Amino acid sequence: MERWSLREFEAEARARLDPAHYDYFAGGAGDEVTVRANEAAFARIGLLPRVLRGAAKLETGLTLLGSRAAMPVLVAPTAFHRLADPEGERATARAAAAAETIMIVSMAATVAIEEVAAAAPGAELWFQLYVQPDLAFTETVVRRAEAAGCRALVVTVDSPVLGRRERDLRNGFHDLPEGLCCENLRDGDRVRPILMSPELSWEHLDRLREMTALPIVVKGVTHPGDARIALDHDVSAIMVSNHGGRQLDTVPASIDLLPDIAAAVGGAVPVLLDGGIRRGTDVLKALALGAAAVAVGRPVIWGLAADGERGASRVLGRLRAEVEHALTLCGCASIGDLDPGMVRRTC
Ligand SMILES: Cc1cc2nc3c(=O)[nH]c(=O)nc-3n(C[C@H](O)[C@H](O)[C@H](O)COP(=O)(O)O)c2cc1C
Ligand SMILES: CCCCC(=O)C(=O)O
Repeated sequence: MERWSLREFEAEARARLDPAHYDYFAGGAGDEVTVRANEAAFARIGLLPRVLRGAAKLETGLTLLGSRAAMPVLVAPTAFHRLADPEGERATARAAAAAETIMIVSMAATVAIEEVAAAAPGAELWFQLYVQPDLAFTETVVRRAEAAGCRALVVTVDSPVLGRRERDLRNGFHDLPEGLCCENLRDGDRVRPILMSPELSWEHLDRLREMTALPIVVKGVTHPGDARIALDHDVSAIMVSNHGGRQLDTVPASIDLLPDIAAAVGGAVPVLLDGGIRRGTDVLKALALGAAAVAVGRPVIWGLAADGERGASRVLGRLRAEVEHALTLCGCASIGDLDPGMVRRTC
């Protein structure tokens, strides 16, 4: 089947997935105000192309924390890929490798990080971590990620408790089906639950900093004050994210939070963004407003559910083609040519 846009992948995924699993992937917290806002906000920002710039040779690649990506679009960490495809995160990692971009593997992956790495030898992998109150166990997970070759830790800080997702409550979706589990949480002959803890503080980040030499990215920053504090804790990048609207509902769209955070960070470290990216033009808007790169969550899952590794590859390939096309139409030879003067709020 021909698919022209990311939205068509979602329609196909929806038709294929168990409805409760579709709802888990698509849904968010509360009234899903933030889920909708993330996408809608991009439509309210216009792009102002520059003309006659002689930008014939296009460069979309970049290096982030020592990892090379051929495009400024990363794979955001999302849980439970084996609900979408039997190969799960192995397939996603191969798709990311084919797209020459970075995959942030979720701590809640249904394939162990070692197996993900082995399945996609060329992939640039980063590891997403929910710091567990048991720091000794956290350290064993960090060591596994390091040994598997992950090049950065992405620490999710927006989840002192899980968001209240009413679709999941309605569907009675609480646990993975028989045979699937969070493979990165294995501890001897048991699998630990992922604990979200309101006790976590910047001190835990400092402990983590002492534990590993890997660059640390804090994911889930929405307040400029927290971005400034993060800089005092030796983070290597800041990811503006409202968790795709799955944690606190009514947090503003991530693209609307970006300018203030970029200003607070002042170029000290790269600022990344996720939430609502569905088009190449969305990527350009985020980069123009100060993001070094963006990440996509649900679109990759839709590709995976629609057509496994090939579907996830096509989603990433489509985005790359859209980024290149939009850059050309904007008169840019590289992503570095984008600046805040090229976007305009339209309403
Ligand atoms: C099904 C699903 C599972 C997710 N699992 C995780 C996770 O395990 N860890 C994490 O930090 N973020 C997780 N997220 C949030 C994503 O990393 C990302 O912030 C969000 O999906 C971006 O929005 P988008 O889906 O509109 O691209 C998840 C998101 C979805 C949709
Ligand atoms: C315990 C796994 C949580 C995954 C997650 O972050 C999400 O569903 O948004």
